[in-house]
Amino acid sequence: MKPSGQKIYLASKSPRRRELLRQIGVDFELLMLREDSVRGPDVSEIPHPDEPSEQYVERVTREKAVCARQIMLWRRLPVRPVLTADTTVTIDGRILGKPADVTEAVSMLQLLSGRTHQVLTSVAIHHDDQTWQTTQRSDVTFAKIPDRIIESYCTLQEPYDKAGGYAVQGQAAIFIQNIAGSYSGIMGLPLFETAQLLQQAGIRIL
Ligand SMILES: Cc1cn([C@H]2C[C@H](O)[C@@H](COP(=O)(O)OP(=O)(O)OP(=O)(O)O)O2)c(=O)[nH]c1=O
Repeated sequence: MKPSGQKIYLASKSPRRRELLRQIGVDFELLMLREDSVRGPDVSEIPHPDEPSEQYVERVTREKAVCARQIMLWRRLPVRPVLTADTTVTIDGRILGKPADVTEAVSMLQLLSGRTHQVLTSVAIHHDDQTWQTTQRSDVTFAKIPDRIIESYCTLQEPYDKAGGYAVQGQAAIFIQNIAGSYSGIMGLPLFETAQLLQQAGIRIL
């Protein structure tokens, strides 16, 4: 049976996804994946060798959904549709995750400087053994950024929990010359595509 107009779980620790989902008026509750990793599976965000970026982001999103569903069952929570997402930055066939330290953040931004890269965000809704999934792609063009500015940006907190080592919604906005795609998608949850997915799953927003 398709759900309609009801509360869903957002299985994400990302504050941006929370804000974005709230923006479109979705009634949701948080379901944390990693707190339960002692009892249950965790999702390893490591690409398989030669795994294409789109396949990678879709696989991780589905794995987050499976993990969330198990947690919902273990904790005997009310059964509800679960929304998961994953964002990845890709350039020259390389997948850029979250930088582990300053050196990695600096080299990621040097790679992005003066060029166009892709940001992929996959979103899945899982309910009643069915999964609805969509992947949104944006092309983001960075101006050429002097090393001094990159180094200064990397002293901020901003780059470290973000794929590709930057935040479009933060000070990195000064690097971005052009976006073709979805601003909310780059932030972690493409709202137009998410609304369509919710509709497909029978969940009303308005
Ligand atoms: C490129 C870019 C990414 N990001 C963020 C979105 C995602 O939160 C993060 C990519 O990491 P993800 O693994 O997609 O998400 P997460 O670990 O933050 O949360 P969870 O897996 O629990 O859902 O990078 C921005 O906020 N702004 C940007 O401009």
